[in-house]
Amino acid sequence: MEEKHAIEVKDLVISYQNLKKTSIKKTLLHLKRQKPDRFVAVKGISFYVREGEILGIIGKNGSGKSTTLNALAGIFSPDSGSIDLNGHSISLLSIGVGFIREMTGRENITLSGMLLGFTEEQVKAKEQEIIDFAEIGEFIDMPVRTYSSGMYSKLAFSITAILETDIMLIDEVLSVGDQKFKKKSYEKMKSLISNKDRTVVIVSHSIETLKQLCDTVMWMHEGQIKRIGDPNEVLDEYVAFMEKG
Ligand SMILES: Nc1ncnc2c1ncn2[C@@H]1O[C@H](COP(=O)(O)OP(=O)(O)OP(=O)(O)O)[C@@H](O)[C@H]1O
Repeated sequence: MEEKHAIEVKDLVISYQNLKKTSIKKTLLHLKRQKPDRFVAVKGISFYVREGEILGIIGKNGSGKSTTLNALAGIFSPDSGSIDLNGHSISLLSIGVGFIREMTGRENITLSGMLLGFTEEQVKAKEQEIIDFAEIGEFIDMPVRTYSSGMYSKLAFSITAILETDIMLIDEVLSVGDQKFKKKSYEKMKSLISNKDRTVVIVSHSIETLKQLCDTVMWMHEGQIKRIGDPNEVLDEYVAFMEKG
């Protein structure tokens, strides 16, 4: 029987508009050609993740890890290629994209939950749990523009951690909030990961975290996949490569 894929990525290409300063002459030439300079951050990668699998992504700074994760979350749309989630719900466990600053914390919980694909009733049923986990007290009925960056991050983390989706994407979220919340969010993340049905993609620079948690590790290098496979083998090779400089 064929294994069921939770994520199937084919020939994914993602580029950014190049913000490098250019001369007026170059800019005019670009305008004429109608083709702005673009920097290709992800260069045609293909991989899949099985249901229940924990995939770790490692690679040096700027290798395209976060770009890939954001594309999986639907935050960036690819230039070309495809991402098939096979009907699974997905969320990025991270620190607050998409809050509306003038809206209260409570309103942002509803909005974010609905953007993640939950109904208003489903979000309401979990609202108190999210507020309790976030530990922001009466501020929940204040506009989020009045929050400290720590409060903002704690609320964002709590929404995605409590409204559990089939696939969870984690981008080095381990450093959210103060020391106490950091510990709590790490424990919560571990318990989310330990659910055998959940598919997880985690981006991290920590060899130990990835060795402990992952079934498979993907090493990205300059926008491409250099190796994907057994965590110990891939990570040992990565460490040796990085030590060589
Ligand atoms: N908004 C942006 N505009 C232009 N270029 C960008 C943008 N975001 C990322 N890049 C570029 O795309 C490349 C990949 O970035 P990305 O953040 O995906 O790397 P990463 O592997 O997650 O790095 P790190 O380990 O430092 O978090 C980098 O060269 C980066 O400079």
